[in-house]
Amino acid sequence: AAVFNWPDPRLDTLDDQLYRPFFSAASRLALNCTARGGLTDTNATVAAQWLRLAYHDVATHNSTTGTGGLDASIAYEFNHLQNVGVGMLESLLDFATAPNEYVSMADVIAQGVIHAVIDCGGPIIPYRGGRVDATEAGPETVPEPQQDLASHIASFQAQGFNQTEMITLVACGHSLGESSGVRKVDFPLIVTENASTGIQNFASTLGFDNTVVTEYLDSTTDNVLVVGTNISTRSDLRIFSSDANVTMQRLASPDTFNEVCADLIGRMIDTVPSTVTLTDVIEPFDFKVWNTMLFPRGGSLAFLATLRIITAPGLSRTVTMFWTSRTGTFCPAGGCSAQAFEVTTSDSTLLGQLKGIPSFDLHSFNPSIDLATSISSFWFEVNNNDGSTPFIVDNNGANYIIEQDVLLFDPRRSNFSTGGTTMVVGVKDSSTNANVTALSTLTGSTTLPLPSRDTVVFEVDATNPPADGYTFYAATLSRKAISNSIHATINGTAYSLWVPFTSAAGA
Ligand code: HEM
Repeated sequence: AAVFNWPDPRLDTLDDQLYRPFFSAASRLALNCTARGGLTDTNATVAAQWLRLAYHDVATHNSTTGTGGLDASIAYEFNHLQNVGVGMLESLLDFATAPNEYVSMADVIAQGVIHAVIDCGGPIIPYRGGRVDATEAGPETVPEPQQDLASHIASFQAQGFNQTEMITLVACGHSLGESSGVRKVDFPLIVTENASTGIQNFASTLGFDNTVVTEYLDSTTDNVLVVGTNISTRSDLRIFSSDANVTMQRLASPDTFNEVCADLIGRMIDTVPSTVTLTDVIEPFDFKVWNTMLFPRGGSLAFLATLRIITAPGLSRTVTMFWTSRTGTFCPAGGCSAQAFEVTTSDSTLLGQLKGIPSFDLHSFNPSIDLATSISSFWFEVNNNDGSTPFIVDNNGANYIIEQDVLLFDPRRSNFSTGGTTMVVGVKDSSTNANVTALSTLTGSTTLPLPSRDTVVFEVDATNPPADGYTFYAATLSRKAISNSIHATINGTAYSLWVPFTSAAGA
């Protein structure tokens, strides 16, 4: 498993989104290769829409100039004729609440692709994060069915794929078979016959497999981009046959097909502007500290933290948290300690399950910490209760460091009850003058579903008088934010605090 050095907001979020269904619509909405439903698009699958969205976003890449790629520029390109169809906007709306300050919409589109493929029975594609969203449309470089072979070869070359890779990528893209295809409403010049479902499927089987290849090779295909009556739009035929079927014959082996599709679709979603550096592949973390909160609570500091451990069937672990004080020697040499007040089990996504993770155990803590001596770092001891020696989980030897207790988010004084909106922070030392702001990431609109940012200024909170050595500042957000980071200058020193969640177990 991958190593997680806490804190790391980007990896923290990406891991939640990849492996815990609660945090990601992309991991849930296409499960079982489900159909979109609705009036206009009865037979189409969510997975197919997500895969097409991603390719059309990537197709703006120019490998010579290093511009474009998977950068969510598609959100500004709905008016390009190449992007006809409701599936584009529907897909981005699926993802609208997922991006935050550290995770881009482009990263979420890439997640959609890897989930779409496994949700329809296809191979696992490695996932990296770190994409950056564009702020404007890219060029109109998505290949179109009526273009000739030379244009297609040139387009894919510009996107970073040679001719063999073009054949393969198109076959992989059009492999969702009966779960995908060409819509009469959007392409009346291609789908000229009556299509009872409104869509002419690429192949006869539901799900991600190589039937699109085998039906092409044995001439039983109904793929309208191969056998459609409109000869000029038989782009799949021109592409598939462009090397005398050598590549298609190779793809007739299901294992080869899965292997090369995983590789090429992986390369497709990792096609990014040359200024972007992607993370390593993100595998599920063995141990993850999650959703920590420190705030004044009735004469002490409450410290909330959860240690997430991959469930091991048959093991019933006990976990102890230890911490050291920030000042003084309040804690014994071995550290202060607390037992988990609650252990819950949380689902793993299909991706996690395919990687052998049945679920996650969440060991949650909420000790009261002495106000005067506070807390500077913490770690855990895990006892498997199976006769083996208990072991330490300490952020790979570095301990989990709490950098400061001067600027704290207060989940109890904040009020998010009505989907809203009052955020309260505590600032230590009442004699200070503090400038406190929050940078909020807000969900985009129903026509441009890219996240937007808003800065709000905090004022001294009249409804929460100073307590426990903290002065409280409040701000009202215009609407519920996806996540906030709070920034403050207190007596000339800058502090920052990332607040991914507005509450935690044990608050
Ligand atoms: C020369 C290149 C390509 C051409 C001309 C082309 C053309 C088309 C057309 C006309 C449709 C019908 C869209 C609709 O009716 O909604 C379609 C669907 C689709 N394409 Fe392509 N395509 C190409 C390459 C690719 C690639 C490289 C991928 C992904 C790797 C891809 C993935 C898809 C998917 C998943 C659908 C089904 C969408 C759905 O059913 O909602 N295509 N393609």
